[in-house]
Amino acid sequence: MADPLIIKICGIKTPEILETAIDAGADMVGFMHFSRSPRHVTIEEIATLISEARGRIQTCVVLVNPDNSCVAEVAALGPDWIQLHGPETPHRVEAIRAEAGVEIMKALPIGTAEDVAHVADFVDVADGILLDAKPPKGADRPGGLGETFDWSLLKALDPSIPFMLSGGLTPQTVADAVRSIRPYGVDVSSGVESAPGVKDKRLVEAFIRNARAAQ
Ligand SMILES: O=C(O)c1ccccc1NCC(=O)[C@H](O)[C@H](O)COP(=O)(O)O
Repeated sequence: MADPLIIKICGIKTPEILETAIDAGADMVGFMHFSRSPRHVTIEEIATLISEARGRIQTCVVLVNPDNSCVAEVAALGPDWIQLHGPETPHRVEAIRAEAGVEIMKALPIGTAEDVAHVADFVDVADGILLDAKPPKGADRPGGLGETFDWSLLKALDPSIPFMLSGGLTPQTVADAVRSIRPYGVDVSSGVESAPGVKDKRLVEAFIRNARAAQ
């Protein structure tokens, strides 16, 4: 039997939505630490959320091009994962993995065939790969924009590279994504919100239910 699909709900800000994600059967939650994000949470808030989640669901702190002191501060909170969602090079990802001592998810923007070819550069330096839509020019942040990318570009991806699929997924589209793209996991933020940064309990539950049913 195939491994169970990993379902990640990203941009969680409150203990209430954390409980919703756990109760509905998510596998991983993401906490954004990036001041320009509508989902930004402080180090103190992340510490509280991680301690409530520990042993119940995997936790992932999302950072954008962090410096070493930020990596050390976040790693000290004991998340299962740190997600790097900026322009970090393979060399920098490798250095952060060594410094943090936690698993590293590297998010990569996909907009062209060249972007797909670039994915292989990160396979040996990260513990997981998350493919997201490339942000439009002028966007004020590199993720969480509710943008989908052209999934047909992934036909050129080396099939031996496992990845999580992200970018504009919703409760309505996740089943088709799971069946047609066959990622090992799916990640969502905007698609389960009623407004930027405001998660909707029913949408979170529907996303998890529909993703599971599609397996
Ligand atoms: O969510 C954000 O605001 C964000 C800001 C800066 C970097 C990354 C960010 N989100 C990271 C994620 O993993 C999102 O879940 C992913 O980009 C998909 O978002 P969406 O298209 O809104 O589902």
